[in-house]
Amino acid sequence: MYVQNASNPDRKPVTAPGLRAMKAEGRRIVMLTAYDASFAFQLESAGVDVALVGDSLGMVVQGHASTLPVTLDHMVYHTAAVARGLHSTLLVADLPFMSDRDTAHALEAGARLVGEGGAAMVKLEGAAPHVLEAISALVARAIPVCAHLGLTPQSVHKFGGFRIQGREQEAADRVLAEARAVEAAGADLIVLEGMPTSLAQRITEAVAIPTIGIGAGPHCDGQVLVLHDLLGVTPGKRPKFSKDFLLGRDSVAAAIAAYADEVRRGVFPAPEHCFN
Ligand SMILES: Nc1nc(=O)c2c([nH]1)NC[C@@H]1CN(c3ccc(C(=O)N[C@@H](CCC(=O)O)C(=O)O)cc3)CN21
Ligand SMILES: CC(C)C(=O)C(=O)O
Ligand SMILES: [Mg+2]
Repeated sequence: MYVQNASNPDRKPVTAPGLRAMKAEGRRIVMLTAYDASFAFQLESAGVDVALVGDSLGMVVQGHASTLPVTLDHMVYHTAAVARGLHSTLLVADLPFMSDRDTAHALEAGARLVGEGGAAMVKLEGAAPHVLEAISALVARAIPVCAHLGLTPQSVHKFGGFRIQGREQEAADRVLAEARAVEAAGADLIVLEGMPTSLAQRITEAVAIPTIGIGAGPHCDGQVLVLHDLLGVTPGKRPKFSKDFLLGRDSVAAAIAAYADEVRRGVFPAPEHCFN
């Protein structure tokens, strides 16, 4: 088994170009959220490839019903804390709701998340014209970008809830076109959230950049989960696509290691975590 830990500080840093190489070589990418330095250290020790400071912190850390109340100041604070727990893990931070309202704001947000927070990549939702422009502008200033398509939680009010996207043929074709558009705009990575397995597979085969799935089936180039779901500490019901990896295990470290192992072997997600 492929095991790395913090007592092995020699792991080569994970980088944006390195992720493309992993797709080309068929090595699955393990991504997981973190919101503080202690859990970041656990991710690092387990050999997780990518740590995401998600705006999901609005829900699992702050207790809100959506990600919309999260501010750029909150994101910078948590990103800087996570950065202190990491060594070779690639650090990605979400642009919070409305921080990408125009290109000037997106650049300001990217500059703070990278400059103050220590992120190596920023993530933004959707493929609207202003988002494509923001992606190009960030990439032109050497800030790698992760796109995020499908069930984009910042659109919860437009969707009428956290609803699976791309179920109809026309909607599916639209998401595929969005994936091609964010790749053309210069994105290095795409998170595919809450969509049918077949659509995520089509997208993964259509783009050269890696796709990371969450509720998008097993054919993506990698997987991401919210840490609290993986540890079974999410208040209320967790999404159907998530899995409690602490169940039957005796430590946080063992749970994260099991997740990484199941993603790399293609065991997670199983059919019960997928939408058809
Ligand atoms: N704890 C947690 N886990 C997440 O994965 C997550 C967050 N919070 N917060 C931000 C977004 C919101 N997400 C969510 C939240 C709920 C569902 C959900 O309940 N989905 C239904 C499917 C609905 C349908 O069929 O259209 C489900 O049964 O899982 C999905 C994504 C994903 N992200
Ligand atoms: C669920 C992931 C992809 C995310 O955007 C977040 O945690 O905010
Ligand atoms: Mg997010």
